[in-house]
Amino acid sequence: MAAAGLARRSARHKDGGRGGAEPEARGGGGPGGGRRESAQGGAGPGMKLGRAALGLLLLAPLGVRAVEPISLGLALAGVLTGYISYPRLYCLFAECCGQKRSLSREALQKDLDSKLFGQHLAKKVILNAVSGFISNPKPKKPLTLSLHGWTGTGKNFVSKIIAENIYEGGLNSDYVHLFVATLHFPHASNITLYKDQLQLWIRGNVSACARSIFIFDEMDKMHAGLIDAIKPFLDYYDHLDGVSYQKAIFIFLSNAGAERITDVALDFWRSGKQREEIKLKDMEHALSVSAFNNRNSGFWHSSLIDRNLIDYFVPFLPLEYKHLKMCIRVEMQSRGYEVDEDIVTRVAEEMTFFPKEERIFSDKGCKTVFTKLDYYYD
Ligand SMILES: Nc1ncnc2c1ncn2[C@@H]1O[C@H](COP(=O)(O)OP(=O)(O)OP(=O)(O)O)[C@@H](O)[C@H]1O
Repeated sequence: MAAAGLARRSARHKDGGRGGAEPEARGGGGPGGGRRESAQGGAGPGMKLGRAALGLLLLAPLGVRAVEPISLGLALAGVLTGYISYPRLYCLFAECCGQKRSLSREALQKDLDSKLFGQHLAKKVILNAVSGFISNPKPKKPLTLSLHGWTGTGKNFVSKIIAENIYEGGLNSDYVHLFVATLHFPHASNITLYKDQLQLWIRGNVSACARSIFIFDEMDKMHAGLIDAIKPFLDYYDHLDGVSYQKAIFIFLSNAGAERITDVALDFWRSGKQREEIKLKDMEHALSVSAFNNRNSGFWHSSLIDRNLIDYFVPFLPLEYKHLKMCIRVEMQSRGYEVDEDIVTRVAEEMTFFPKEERIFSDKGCKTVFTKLDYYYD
C-alpha cells in the first residue's frame, strides 16, 4: 500500500497486519511529513516515484513504478533486446500503473460473493460502481465512494477487495494510498498545513499514476473542513494544472450514519422482513444528509456533499449472529483447521449483541472474533 502522512508505509491496512508510523518517506513526506516537490512532472510529495531511475522512466512505458535493482536489470536487458517497448511485457516484471490485469467484473463479483457476508447492498453498489468506472475509458470525474456503517462490518475489508482487484499488490500497491485521520491528521491546529500537504500528495501521485486509489479511513474523526481541500480533484475538470484526476478512485470510510442504518435494519427485522429486502433508496439519501449535518462525520457542511461529488453512499448493515459464524468459519479455514462447529458456536456466543432485549446485531461486527478464536488454538 502506498503510504501517506509521516511515513512511507505508515498506514498499514487493518488486514495488512502491520501498523505504526515510520518516519520515512519515499522521495519526501506526504501529508504530515516534510519535503515537498513540485507535483508537475510527476514528482509529488512522498511519491512512489521517488526512487525511480529517471533513465528508466524515459525508456519504460507510462506509469512504471519505483524500481528495485533487479527490476532495473531486467528493464535494461529488455531495452537491449528491444522488447521493453511492449508495456505488457514490462508489466510482467513490475507492477504498473493502471491495472496489472484488466479488472474482471466476474472476479470482483466472485470475491464479493465469497468473502463479504451480510452486505447485499454494498456488494451490488460496489460491483456496479467499480467495474463500470474501470471499464469507462473517459470518466468525467474520479469515482468517489463513501462507505458507512457500524464497526467491524467490512468497510476496510471491502476497500482491500477493491484494491486487490485493481492492483495485484492490493493495499500494498504503490498506487494505493491509505490515510487514517487520527494518524495522519491528528492536530486540529495544523489543519491548514494538512490541507496543503494532502493536495500535494494527491496531485503528485495522480501525476505519476492516473489510476491511483486513495482511501480515507476514520472520516468521522477527520477535522471538519479538511476533506474539502480535495474538492477540486473530485470535480468535473478535464485537467487541473495539467493533471487529470478523472481516473482516480477515492474511498471514504466512516461510522457516521451507522445508527440510521441500524434503525432501518431493525425495522425490517421487527416487521419480519428479510434484510435482503432493504433497498439502497431506503437509506442512501438519509446517509448523505446525516453525514452533512453531523459535526463529527468529517463531511460536516462539506462541499463534497452539497456539490454532489460523492457518487455513492454505501451502507454497511450491522452483522447478525449467523454472519459472525461465517466469519469464524472462514478464519478457521484460513488457518488450516477443519471447521469445528462446536468452537464456531462457542466463539459466536462470546460476542455481545444489541439491542439489549432482542440481541440481534453484533456490537463489534466480525472484529474480535479472530482473537477470540486464538483462545481455542494456541
Ligand atoms: N461483512 C463481512 N464479511 C466478511 N468478513 C467481515 C465482514 N465484516 C468484517 N469482516 C471481517 O472482520 C475484519 C474487520 O472488519 P473491517 O476492518 O472491515 O471493519 P470496518 O467496518 O472497517 O470497521 P471500523 O469501522 O471499526 O473500521 C475484516 O478484516 C474481515 O476479516
